[in-house]
Amino acid sequence: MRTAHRVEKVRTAEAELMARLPDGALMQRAAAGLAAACADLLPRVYGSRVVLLVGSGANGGDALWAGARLARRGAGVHAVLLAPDRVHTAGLAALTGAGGRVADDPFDVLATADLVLDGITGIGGTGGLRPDAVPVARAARGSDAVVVAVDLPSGVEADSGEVRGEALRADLTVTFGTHKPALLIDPARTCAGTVRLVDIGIGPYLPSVPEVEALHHADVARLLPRPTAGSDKYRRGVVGIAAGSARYPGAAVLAVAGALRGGAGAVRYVGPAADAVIARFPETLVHAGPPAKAGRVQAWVVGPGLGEDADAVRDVLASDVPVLVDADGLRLLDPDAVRARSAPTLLTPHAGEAAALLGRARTEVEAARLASVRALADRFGATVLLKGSTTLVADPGTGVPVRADAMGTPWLATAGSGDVLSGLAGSLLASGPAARDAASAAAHLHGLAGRLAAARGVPITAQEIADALPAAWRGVRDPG
Ligand SMILES: NC(=O)C1=CN([C@@H]2O[C@H](COP(=O)(O)OP(=O)(O)OC[C@H]3O[C@@H](n4cnc5c(N)ncnc54)[C@H](O)[C@@H]3O)[C@@H](O)[C@H]2O)[C@@H](O)CC1
Ligand SMILES: [K+]
Repeated sequence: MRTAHRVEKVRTAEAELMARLPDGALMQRAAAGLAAACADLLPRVYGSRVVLLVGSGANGGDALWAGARLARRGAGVHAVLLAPDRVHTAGLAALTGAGGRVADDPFDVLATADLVLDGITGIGGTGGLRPDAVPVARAARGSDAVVVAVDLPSGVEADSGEVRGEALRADLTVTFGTHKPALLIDPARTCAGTVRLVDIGIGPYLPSVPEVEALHHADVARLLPRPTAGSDKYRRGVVGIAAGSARYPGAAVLAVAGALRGGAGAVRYVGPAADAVIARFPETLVHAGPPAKAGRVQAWVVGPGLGEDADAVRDVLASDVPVLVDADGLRLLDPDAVRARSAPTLLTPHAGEAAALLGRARTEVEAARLASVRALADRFGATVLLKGSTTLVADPGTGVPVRADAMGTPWLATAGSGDVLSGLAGSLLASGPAARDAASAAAHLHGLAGRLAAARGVPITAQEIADALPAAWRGVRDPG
């Protein structure tokens, strides 16, 4: 699992460790890891042209010290000083001592660079790139050089993943000690490129509960149900799907398609699309409704393609089993009914639905995804899965890390994809895990299924995502 900590926690941990080490030792560890990562990217260090973008803080210091290491190995290193009067003096002395130079014209050296090190700002940066840094960052991106961000791509907000203004776009980010939330959450994440973590020894001083975590295949595999010899279909869990309408029967079929590949022992469909569901999936148990009379279920999914059936939403929310609310269900739900529930509730909005639930603009939600998912979870007292290029899953309150999942692919943005996800997540929910675990496992499997279905870059349908779910289960359980 990758874990990310807030700046305040990183600074506290660094201070505790620094108090036990000689002056500057931590920066040397960072610079050594950074220089090694740069050397890995260059065909050869000797003779390569390296440009350092150097801001006013220790982030610039890291870049200068790493530049000095590369210069000692024969690289031609130029430093672009964005705040010459506040430069890290020891770092600059090390660079010039190793043969590096201060650039006269940033654009000249950037035009011929092989590698650019972005040390403008790290965890101390806020408010996006300053106006004088914008053309330099653009020239770096527009050059043929590989761009390596030091700790964070400059211009992102470390704690929230927001980008207030413009940020540098890196190919690789070398981060120190722990990930920062911005490296796991969009829009900042997309500026970071590949992320490499360098251990500088602060791990033991960081809190055990991170701010954000991202599950690997093995973490997800541990969350997936596995039937035992004593299992029957009821013990494995029955998931009820209240979805579809005369106008949108396909949503019911796709939610059932996801649910059938989610590990529940049986799928019970309730609603007006029973004929379409049975025609496609004869193994489904069907019922015309209402949900309360449908028979035993261990979790409900309500909402995909539901149209205006507010009664179904009310009925399902009144049950005492875990409930997932999606799509039309999110529009029709009574917030008080959600808050009053004693069994777990999982809401699965995309940014537009989240915006409507919060009474904000969609662009605000997209710009501040971490804050939005937390606000929704708190407002509804429910687990919330916020869809997007990275999926976020939050529980209400503080003290529980938000889960971020970037397994998906833009090809997943296709009609019906969300219906498959809600069926899948509901099916997992019926087998007993916490809503947060069911949601994050579902997001990961759904993302991987999308990747597998879209392999070699072909457009995919929602049905193909569902069809790829068994391969995604295998991929997660046996990645080799
Ligand atoms: N504390 C430590 O011991 C270590 C720190 N390390 C490095 O130090 C960094 C943090 O250093 P600092 O706290 O000095 O902070 P930064 O170097 O990230 O930036 C802070 C400076 O940038 C200015 N600034 C803020 N926003 C800006 C913006 N948008 N554009 C331009 N300038 C802006 C501030 O006025 C401040 O002077 C980490 O990200 C990491 O790279 C590493 O060397 C590891 C050890
Ligand atoms: K940086």
